[in-house]
Amino acid sequence: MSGYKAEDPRIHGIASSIRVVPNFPKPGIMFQDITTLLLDHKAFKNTVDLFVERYKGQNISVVAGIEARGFIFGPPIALAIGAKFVPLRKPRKLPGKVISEKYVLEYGTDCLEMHVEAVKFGERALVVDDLIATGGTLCAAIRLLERVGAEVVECACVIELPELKEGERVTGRQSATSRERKIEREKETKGEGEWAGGDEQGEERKGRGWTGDEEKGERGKERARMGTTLQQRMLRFGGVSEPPLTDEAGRISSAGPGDGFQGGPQEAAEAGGLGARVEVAAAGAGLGARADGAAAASGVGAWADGAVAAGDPGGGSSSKGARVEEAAPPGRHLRKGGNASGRQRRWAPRPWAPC
Ligand SMILES: O=P(O)(O)OC[C@H]1O[C@H](OP(=O)(O)OP(=O)(O)O)[C@H](O)[C@@H]1O
Ligand SMILES: Nc1ncnc2[nH]cnc12
Repeated sequence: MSGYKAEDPRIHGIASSIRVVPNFPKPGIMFQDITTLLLDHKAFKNTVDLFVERYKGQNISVVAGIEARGFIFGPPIALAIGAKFVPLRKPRKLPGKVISEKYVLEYGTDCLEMHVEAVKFGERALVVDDLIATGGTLCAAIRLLERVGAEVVECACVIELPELKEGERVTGRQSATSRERKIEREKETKGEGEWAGGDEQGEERKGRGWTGDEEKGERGKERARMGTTLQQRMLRFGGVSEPPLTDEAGRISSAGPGDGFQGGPQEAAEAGGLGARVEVAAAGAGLGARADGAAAASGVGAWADGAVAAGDPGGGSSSKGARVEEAAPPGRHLRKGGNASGRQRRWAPRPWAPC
Protein backbone atom coordinates (compact mmCIF):
# COMPACT_ATOMS: atom_id res chain seq x y z
CA MET A 1 0.00 0.00 0.00
CA SER A 2 1.27 3.40 -0.82
CA GLY A 3 2.74 5.21 2.12
CA TYR A 4 2.57 2.19 4.36
CA LYS A 5 5.29 2.26 6.93
CA ALA A 6 5.21 -0.90 8.98
CA GLU A 7 7.91 0.43 11.21
CA ASP A 8 6.05 3.61 12.10
CA PRO A 9 6.86 4.02 15.77
CA ARG A 10 3.54 5.66 16.52
CA ILE A 11 1.57 2.52 15.93
CA HIS A 12 2.81 0.57 18.89
CA GLY A 13 1.94 3.47 21.19
CA ILE A 14 -1.55 3.63 19.77
CA ALA A 15 -2.04 -0.11 20.12
CA SER A 16 -0.90 -0.26 23.67
CA SER A 17 -3.11 2.64 24.68
CA ILE A 18 -6.24 0.69 23.80
CA ARG A 19 -7.63 -1.15 26.77
CA VAL A 20 -9.03 -4.60 26.28
CA VAL A 21 -11.77 -5.46 28.73
CA PRO A 22 -12.69 -9.12 28.82
CA ASN A 23 -16.31 -10.10 29.31
CA PHE A 24 -17.74 -6.68 28.58
CA PRO A 25 -20.57 -6.03 27.95
CA LYS A 26 -21.23 -9.74 28.27
CA PRO A 27 -19.28 -12.93 28.87
CA GLY A 28 -16.91 -13.95 26.13
CA ILE A 29 -16.48 -10.54 24.62
CA MET A 30 -13.15 -8.79 24.47
CA PHE A 31 -14.17 -5.17 24.48
CA GLN A 32 -11.75 -2.87 22.70
CA ASP A 33 -11.97 0.27 24.76
CA ILE A 34 -10.72 3.34 22.91
CA THR A 35 -11.47 5.67 25.83
CA THR A 36 -8.00 4.90 27.17
CA LEU A 37 -6.52 5.94 23.84
CA LEU A 38 -8.33 9.26 24.22
CA LEU A 39 -6.76 9.79 27.65
CA ASP A 40 -3.34 9.58 26.04
CA HIS A 41 -3.16 12.79 24.04
CA LYS A 42 -0.08 11.65 22.18
CA ALA A 43 -1.69 8.40 21.08
CA PHE A 44 -4.89 10.24 20.17
CA LYS A 45 -2.99 12.80 18.12
CA ASN A 46 -0.89 10.13 16.45
CA THR A 47 -4.01 8.22 15.48
CA VAL A 48 -5.56 11.27 13.87
CA ASP A 49 -2.26 12.26 12.25
CA LEU A 50 -1.80 8.87 10.65
CA PHE A 51 -5.20 9.10 9.05
CA VAL A 52 -4.65 12.69 7.99
CA GLU A 53 -1.34 11.81 6.38
CA ARG A 54 -3.09 9.17 4.38
CA TYR A 55 -6.07 11.21 3.24
CA LYS A 56 -4.81 14.75 2.78
CA GLY A 57 -4.48 15.67 -0.84
CA GLN A 58 -6.93 12.97 -1.89
CA ASN A 59 -9.62 15.45 -2.80
CA ILE A 60 -11.95 14.07 -0.14
CA SER A 61 -14.77 16.51 0.55
CA VAL A 62 -16.82 14.45 3.01
CA VAL A 63 -15.82 12.63 6.15
CA ALA A 64 -18.76 10.52 7.30
CA GLY A 65 -18.47 9.45 10.93
CA ILE A 66 -20.48 6.57 12.34
CA GLU A 67 -22.30 7.05 15.63
CA ALA A 68 -20.96 7.00 18.23
CA ARG A 69 -17.27 6.35 18.19
CA GLY A 70 -16.79 7.49 14.63
CA PHE A 71 -17.77 10.92 15.94
CA ILE A 72 -14.58 10.99 17.96
CA PHE A 73 -12.09 10.33 15.18
CA GLY A 74 -14.00 11.72 12.21
CA PRO A 75 -14.21 15.45 13.01
CA PRO A 76 -10.50 16.08 13.64
CA ILE A 77 -9.68 14.23 10.45
CA ALA A 78 -12.26 16.27 8.54
CA LEU A 79 -10.88 19.54 9.86
CA ALA A 80 -7.33 18.62 9.04
CA ILE A 81 -8.00 17.51 5.48
CA GLY A 82 -10.41 20.35 4.75
CA ALA A 83 -13.55 18.25 4.41
CA LYS A 84 -17.00 18.58 5.86
CA PHE A 85 -18.13 16.19 8.55
CA VAL A 86 -21.37 14.27 8.09
CA PRO A 87 -22.72 12.26 11.01
CA LEU A 88 -24.28 8.90 10.23
CA ARG A 89 -26.67 8.46 13.10
CA LYS A 90 -28.77 5.84 14.74
CA PRO A 91 -32.51 6.08 13.93
CA ARG A 92 -34.64 9.08 14.80
CA LYS A 93 -31.79 11.36 15.82
CA LEU A 94 -31.60 13.54 12.74
CA PRO A 95 -34.25 16.23 12.27
CA GLY A 96 -34.04 16.69 8.50
CA LYS A 97 -34.93 14.46 5.59
CA VAL A 98 -33.03 11.23 5.95
CA ILE A 99 -32.27 8.04 4.12
CA SER A 100 -31.80 4.86 6.14
CA GLU A 101 -29.91 1.63 5.82
CA LYS A 102 -30.48 -1.36 8.04
CA TYR A 103 -27.73 -3.77 8.90
CA VAL A 104 -27.47 -7.09 10.61
CA LEU A 105 -26.09 -7.36 14.10
CA GLU A 106 -25.56 -10.44 16.18
CA TYR A 107 -29.00 -10.06 17.57
CA GLY A 108 -31.49 -8.49 15.24
CA THR A 109 -30.74 -5.46 13.15
CA ASP A 110 -29.72 -1.85 13.54
CA CYS A 111 -29.97 1.12 11.28
CA LEU A 112 -27.98 4.16 10.23
CA GLU A 113 -29.43 7.38 8.90
CA MET A 114 -27.99 10.31 6.98
CA HIS A 115 -29.36 13.69 6.06
CA VAL A 116 -30.07 13.28 2.40
CA GLU A 117 -28.94 16.76 1.46
CA ALA A 118 -25.67 16.61 3.37
CA VAL A 119 -23.77 14.92 0.56
CA LYS A 120 -23.92 15.75 -3.12
CA PHE A 121 -23.56 13.56 -6.15
CA GLY A 122 -19.96 12.90 -7.09
CA GLU A 123 -18.45 13.93 -3.76
CA ARG A 124 -15.53 11.88 -2.54
CA ALA A 125 -16.19 10.45 0.89
CA LEU A 126 -14.23 8.82 3.65
CA VAL A 127 -16.09 6.74 6.24
CA VAL A 128 -14.61 6.79 9.73
CA ASP A 129 -15.31 4.52 12.67
CA ASP A 130 -13.34 3.18 15.58
CA LEU A 131 -13.68 -0.51 14.90
CA ILE A 132 -14.67 -3.10 12.35
CA ALA A 133 -16.04 -6.40 13.56
CA THR A 134 -18.41 -7.98 11.04
CA GLY A 135 -18.28 -4.94 8.78
CA GLY A 136 -22.06 -4.66 8.72
CA THR A 137 -21.97 -1.12 10.04
CA LEU A 138 -19.45 0.04 7.47
CA CYS A 139 -21.42 -1.62 4.69
CA ALA A 140 -24.51 0.31 5.73
CA ALA A 141 -22.51 3.54 5.74
CA ILE A 142 -21.18 2.83 2.25
CA ARG A 143 -24.68 2.13 0.99
CA LEU A 144 -26.00 5.41 2.38
CA LEU A 145 -23.30 7.44 0.70
CA GLU A 146 -23.58 5.64 -2.61
CA ARG A 147 -27.33 6.08 -2.69
CA VAL A 148 -26.79 9.80 -2.99
CA GLY A 149 -24.11 9.32 -5.61
CA ALA A 150 -21.03 9.85 -3.47
CA GLU A 151 -17.89 7.95 -4.16
CA VAL A 152 -16.62 6.16 -1.07
CA VAL A 153 -12.87 6.33 -1.31
CA GLU A 154 -12.13 4.26 1.77
CA CYS A 155 -13.32 3.27 5.20
CA ALA A 156 -10.90 4.14 7.95
CA CYS A 157 -11.01 2.28 11.25
CA VAL A 158 -8.67 2.26 14.18
CA ILE A 159 -9.21 -1.36 15.16
CA GLU A 160 -9.95 -4.53 13.30
CA LEU A 161 -11.14 -7.42 15.39
CA PRO A 162 -8.98 -10.49 14.93
CA GLU A 163 -11.93 -12.56 13.97
CA LEU A 164 -11.89 -10.79 10.65
CA LYS A 165 -9.10 -12.68 9.04
CA GLU A 166 -10.59 -12.08 5.68
CA GLY A 167 -8.60 -8.89 5.41
CA GLU A 168 -5.56 -11.00 4.77
CA ARG A 169 -7.30 -12.84 2.01
CA VAL A 170 -8.48 -9.65 0.45
CA THR A 171 -4.97 -8.34 0.32
CA GLY A 172 -4.14 -11.30 -1.86
CA ARG A 173 -6.70 -10.18 -4.36
CA GLN A 174 -4.80 -7.12 -5.29
CA SER A 175 -2.84 -9.07 -7.80
CA ALA A 176 -5.93 -10.56 -9.40
CA THR A 177 -6.85 -9.37 -12.83
CA SER A 178 -10.12 -7.63 -13.40
CA ARG A 179 -11.47 -10.76 -15.09
CA GLU A 180 -10.40 -12.98 -12.22
CA ARG A 181 -12.05 -10.61 -9.80
CA LYS A 182 -15.22 -10.65 -11.85
CA ILE A 183 -15.37 -14.44 -11.84
CA GLU A 184 -14.62 -14.45 -8.14
CA ARG A 185 -17.33 -11.91 -7.50
CA GLU A 186 -19.87 -13.92 -9.44
CA LYS A 187 -19.00 -16.99 -7.43
CA GLU A 188 -19.33 -15.05 -4.23
CA THR A 189 -22.68 -13.68 -5.24
CA LYS A 190 -23.81 -17.26 -5.81
CA GLY A 191 -22.37 -18.23 -2.47
CA GLU A 192 -19.46 -20.25 -3.84
CA GLY A 193 -16.60 -17.90 -3.13
CA GLU A 194 -14.05 -18.14 -0.41
CA TRP A 195 -16.11 -15.87 1.77
CA ALA A 196 -19.20 -17.89 1.19
CA GLY A 197 -18.06 -20.19 3.92
CA GLY A 198 -18.02 -17.23 6.20
CA ASP A 199 -18.68 -19.30 9.27
CA GLU A 200 -16.09 -21.97 8.69
CA GLN A 201 -13.89 -20.42 11.31
CA GLY A 202 -16.69 -20.10 13.77
CA GLU A 203 -15.08 -22.30 16.37
CA GLU A 204 -11.77 -20.59 16.05
CA ARG A 205 -13.35 -17.19 16.39
CA LYS A 206 -15.49 -18.05 19.36
CA GLY A 207 -14.72 -15.81 22.25
CA ARG A 208 -13.22 -12.97 20.27
CA GLY A 209 -14.97 -9.72 19.90
CA TRP A 210 -18.69 -10.00 19.94
CA THR A 211 -18.39 -13.54 18.75
CA GLY A 212 -20.60 -16.01 20.49
CA ASP A 213 -22.60 -19.04 19.68
CA GLU A 214 -24.42 -17.11 17.01
CA GLU A 215 -21.34 -16.86 14.87
CA LYS A 216 -22.91 -19.19 12.38
CA GLY A 217 -26.08 -18.36 10.54
CA GLU A 218 -26.85 -14.72 9.86
CA ARG A 219 -23.48 -13.50 10.92
CA GLY A 220 -21.68 -15.93 8.67
CA LYS A 221 -23.91 -14.91 5.82
CA GLU A 222 -23.19 -11.28 6.49
CA ARG A 223 -19.50 -11.98 6.21
CA ALA A 224 -20.04 -13.82 2.97
CA ARG A 225 -21.93 -10.88 1.58
CA MET A 226 -19.19 -8.56 2.69
CA GLY A 227 -16.81 -10.44 0.48
CA THR A 228 -18.27 -8.66 -2.48
CA THR A 229 -18.48 -5.26 -0.93
CA LEU A 230 -16.25 -4.22 1.88
CA GLN A 231 -12.63 -4.65 1.11
CA GLN A 232 -10.02 -4.03 3.65
CA ARG A 233 -6.40 -4.18 4.35
CA MET A 234 -5.15 -4.07 7.84
CA LEU A 235 -1.85 -3.54 9.45
CA ARG A 236 -0.67 -6.28 11.76
CA PHE A 237 1.38 -4.83 14.51
CA GLY A 238 2.55 -5.28 18.08
CA GLY A 239 0.08 -6.38 20.66
CA VAL A 240 -0.89 -9.42 18.71
CA SER A 241 -1.64 -12.35 20.89
CA GLU A 242 -3.49 -15.56 20.83
CA PRO A 243 -7.20 -15.35 21.45
CA PRO A 244 -8.43 -16.42 24.84
CA LEU A 245 -9.53 -19.95 25.46
CA THR A 246 -13.24 -20.23 25.76
CA ASP A 247 -15.56 -22.85 27.05
CA GLU A 248 -18.39 -24.28 25.00
CA ALA A 249 -20.61 -21.36 25.77
CA GLY A 250 -17.99 -18.96 24.49
CA ARG A 251 -16.98 -17.83 27.99
CA ILE A 252 -13.33 -17.12 28.58
CA SER A 253 -11.82 -20.04 30.41
CA SER A 254 -8.11 -19.43 30.21
CA ALA A 255 -6.20 -18.43 33.32
CA GLY A 256 -5.42 -14.77 33.44
CA PRO A 257 -6.95 -11.49 34.33
CA GLY A 258 -10.62 -11.68 34.92
CA ASP A 259 -13.31 -9.06 34.74
CA GLY A 260 -12.08 -5.57 35.06
CA PHE A 261 -8.65 -6.25 33.73
CA GLN A 262 -7.32 -2.97 32.56
CA GLY A 263 -4.25 -3.63 30.53
CA GLY A 264 -3.60 -3.03 26.92
CA PRO A 265 -3.47 -5.93 24.53
CA GLN A 266 0.18 -6.51 25.19
CA GLU A 267 -0.26 -6.62 28.92
CA ALA A 268 -3.26 -8.82 28.56
CA ALA A 269 -1.28 -11.20 26.45
CA GLU A 270 1.52 -11.32 28.96
CA ALA A 271 -0.89 -11.72 31.82
CA GLY A 272 -2.54 -14.80 30.51
CA GLY A 273 -3.14 -14.87 26.84
CA LEU A 274 -6.28 -12.83 27.08
CA GLY A 275 -5.30 -9.99 24.88
CA ALA A 276 -7.29 -9.71 21.75
CA ARG A 277 -5.25 -8.92 18.75
CA VAL A 278 -5.71 -5.28 18.12
CA GLU A 279 -4.80 -3.96 14.79
CA VAL A 280 -4.49 -0.32 14.22
CA ALA A 281 -5.63 0.49 10.81
CA ALA A 282 -3.93 3.75 10.41
CA ALA A 283 -3.41 6.26 7.75
CA GLY A 284 -0.44 5.54 5.61
CA ALA A 285 -0.09 2.46 7.67
CA GLY A 286 -2.49 0.04 6.16
CA LEU A 287 -5.72 0.89 7.80
CA GLY A 288 -9.03 -0.76 7.23
CA ALA A 289 -9.73 0.27 3.79
CA ARG A 290 -12.33 -0.24 1.21
CA ALA A 291 -11.48 1.16 -2.13
CA ASP A 292 -13.35 1.58 -5.30
CA GLY A 293 -12.10 2.25 -8.74
CA ALA A 294 -11.29 5.87 -8.25
CA ALA A 295 -9.25 5.12 -5.20
CA ALA A 296 -7.41 2.42 -7.00
CA ALA A 297 -6.70 4.72 -9.87
CA SER A 298 -5.12 7.20 -7.52
CA GLY A 299 -3.05 4.51 -5.90
CA VAL A 300 -4.78 4.82 -2.59
CA GLY A 301 -7.11 1.91 -2.67
CA ALA A 302 -6.43 -1.25 -0.87
CA TRP A 303 -8.29 -3.22 -3.44
CA ALA A 304 -10.23 -2.17 -6.44
CA ASP A 305 -13.58 -3.52 -7.36
CA GLY A 306 -12.99 -4.64 -10.93
CA ALA A 307 -16.34 -3.53 -12.21
CA VAL A 308 -15.97 -0.08 -10.82
CA ALA A 309 -12.34 0.35 -11.64
CA ALA A 310 -12.89 -0.74 -15.19
CA GLY A 311 -15.75 1.70 -15.56
CA ASP A 312 -18.29 -1.01 -16.21
CA PRO A 313 -21.90 0.05 -16.51
CA GLY A 314 -22.94 1.49 -13.23
CA GLY A 315 -19.35 1.89 -12.30
CA GLY A 316 -17.01 4.59 -11.44
CA SER A 317 -16.63 7.20 -14.14
CA SER A 318 -17.96 10.37 -12.74
CA SER A 319 -20.23 12.78 -14.43
CA LYS A 320 -19.39 16.30 -13.52
CA GLY A 321 -22.18 18.63 -12.75
CA ALA A 322 -24.81 15.95 -12.29
CA ARG A 323 -27.30 16.64 -9.59
CA VAL A 324 -29.07 14.40 -7.20
CA GLU A 325 -32.76 14.88 -7.41
CA GLU A 326 -33.56 12.06 -5.09
CA ALA A 327 -31.66 9.40 -3.25
CA ALA A 328 -31.37 6.01 -4.84
CA PRO A 329 -33.62 3.31 -3.49
CA PRO A 330 -31.99 0.50 -1.51
CA GLY A 331 -29.98 -1.83 -3.72
CA ARG A 332 -29.48 0.75 -6.46
CA HIS A 333 -27.16 3.61 -6.94
CA LEU A 334 -27.30 6.64 -9.11
CA ARG A 335 -26.02 5.84 -12.52
CA LYS A 336 -23.11 8.02 -13.41
CA GLY A 337 -22.11 8.85 -16.93
CA GLY A 338 -23.64 10.35 -20.00
CA ASN A 339 -26.48 7.98 -20.82
CA ALA A 340 -28.60 8.68 -17.83
CA SER A 341 -31.63 9.83 -19.69
CA GLY A 342 -35.04 8.88 -18.49
CA ARG A 343 -36.06 7.77 -15.09
CA GLN A 344 -35.66 4.08 -15.87
CA ARG A 345 -32.02 4.49 -16.66
CA ARG A 346 -30.97 6.67 -13.83
CA TRP A 347 -30.78 3.89 -11.30
CA ALA A 348 -28.11 1.35 -11.93
CA PRO A 349 -27.81 -1.85 -9.97
CA ARG A 350 -24.92 -1.73 -7.63
CA PRO A 351 -21.88 -3.33 -9.23
CA TRP A 352 -21.75 -5.63 -6.25
CA ALA A 353 -24.28 -7.51 -4.23
CA PRO A 354 -25.86 -5.62 -1.37
CA CYS A 355 -24.58 -6.73 1.96
O1 LIG B 1 -18.37 -4.23 12.19
P1 LIG B 1 -19.62 -4.34 13.01
O2 LIG B 1 -19.93 -5.75 13.42
O3 LIG B 1 -20.80 -3.71 12.33
O4 LIG B 1 -19.38 -3.59 14.38
C1 LIG B 1 -18.67 -2.40 14.48
C2 LIG B 1 -19.49 -1.34 15.14
O5 LIG B 1 -19.80 -1.74 16.49
C3 LIG B 1 -19.48 -0.67 17.36
O6 LIG B 1 -20.51 0.23 17.47
P2 LIG B 1 -21.86 -0.06 18.28
O7 LIG B 1 -22.89 -0.59 17.34
O8 LIG B 1 -21.53 -0.90 19.47
O9 LIG B 1 -22.33 1.37 18.68
P3 LIG B 1 -21.68 2.51 19.62
O10 LIG B 1 -20.48 3.08 18.91
O11 LIG B 1 -22.79 3.49 19.70
O12 LIG B 1 -21.33 1.88 20.93
C4 LIG B 1 -18.32 0.00 16.69
O13 LIG B 1 -18.11 1.32 17.15
C5 LIG B 1 -18.69 -0.06 15.24
O14 LIG B 1 -19.49 1.03 14.83
N1 LIG C 1 -15.15 -6.26 20.74
C1 LIG C 1 -15.61 -5.04 20.57
N2 LIG C 1 -15.10 -4.02 21.30
C2 LIG C 1 -15.57 -2.76 21.14
N3 LIG C 1 -16.54 -2.44 20.29
C3 LIG C 1 -17.07 -3.42 19.55
N4 LIG C 1 -18.03 -3.40 18.60
C4 LIG C 1 -18.20 -4.66 18.15
N5 LIG C 1 -17.36 -5.51 18.78
C5 LIG C 1 -16.65 -4.75 19.66
